[in-house]
Amino acid sequence: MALSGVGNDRGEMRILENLDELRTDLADYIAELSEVAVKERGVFAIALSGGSLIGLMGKLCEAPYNKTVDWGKWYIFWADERVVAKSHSDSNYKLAKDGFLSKVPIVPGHVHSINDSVSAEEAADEYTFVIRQLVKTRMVSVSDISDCPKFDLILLGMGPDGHVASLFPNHAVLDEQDEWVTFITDSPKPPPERITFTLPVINSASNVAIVVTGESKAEAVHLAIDNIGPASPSLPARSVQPTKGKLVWFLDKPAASKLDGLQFSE
Ligand SMILES: O=C1O[C@H](COP(=O)(O)O)[C@@H](O)[C@H](O)[C@H]1O
Repeated sequence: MALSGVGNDRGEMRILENLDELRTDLADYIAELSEVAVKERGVFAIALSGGSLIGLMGKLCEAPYNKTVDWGKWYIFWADERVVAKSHSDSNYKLAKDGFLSKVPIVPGHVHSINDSVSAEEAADEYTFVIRQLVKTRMVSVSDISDCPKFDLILLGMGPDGHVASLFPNHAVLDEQDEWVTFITDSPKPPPERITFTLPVINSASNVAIVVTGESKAEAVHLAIDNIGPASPSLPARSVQPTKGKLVWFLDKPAASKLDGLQFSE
């Protein structure tokens, strides 16, 4: 059974009893947003992350979703990517391809991954260019309050240090306000070279979901969500605050175990 609530201005909290329930709730949520976007805009522009997220999206490859979702209308992007070959085990593209994209009928031409044969800086610039072209044709919507793309959904994981996408604590990349996609060459978590959506792009999305499981992330969840007074401004997950969009947290009970009391409704 799920517990859900809106405890403060940190978005909607969905705390699931176990991983199976989390997988089902996440699949329902993504399928519903896809249906709404396809009805309203004719397409669904979704940005994935790497890590544990892809496994948690697994139910989308099963019935009923594999038949009911309008996969032909999906446009796929990555909120962050490691700058390694697409065949490398560290590649977020490979993870998604093996665990998700190869199992559903997504149009190959709608999958927009980075160029893996150039430097991190060039890969970020080229990825920005790709997104710009798709904003021009409105495959990706545009924010009415910034010049940023407005993705229908950005899916994020979170590390035990509170990082989201490849936005790490105390890193200058958190201050980037001008670029849509930027790069780092000193990631504290290997591999060091990565590209990442910036906070302005993440916070311009129509919907952002942060999916977190496991006790090792409970402290970061607490710091990212609870009203803890002068919170560390450098906890990246806390800076995810969609300006006009909706933020939803998907948590299992161990990840939620250090949250201050919320007003839950069942
Ligand atoms: O390095 C990364 O880590 C985060 C979190 O991964 P997780 O396995 O702890 O869920 C992930 O969201 C990001 O895309 C990835 O590049």
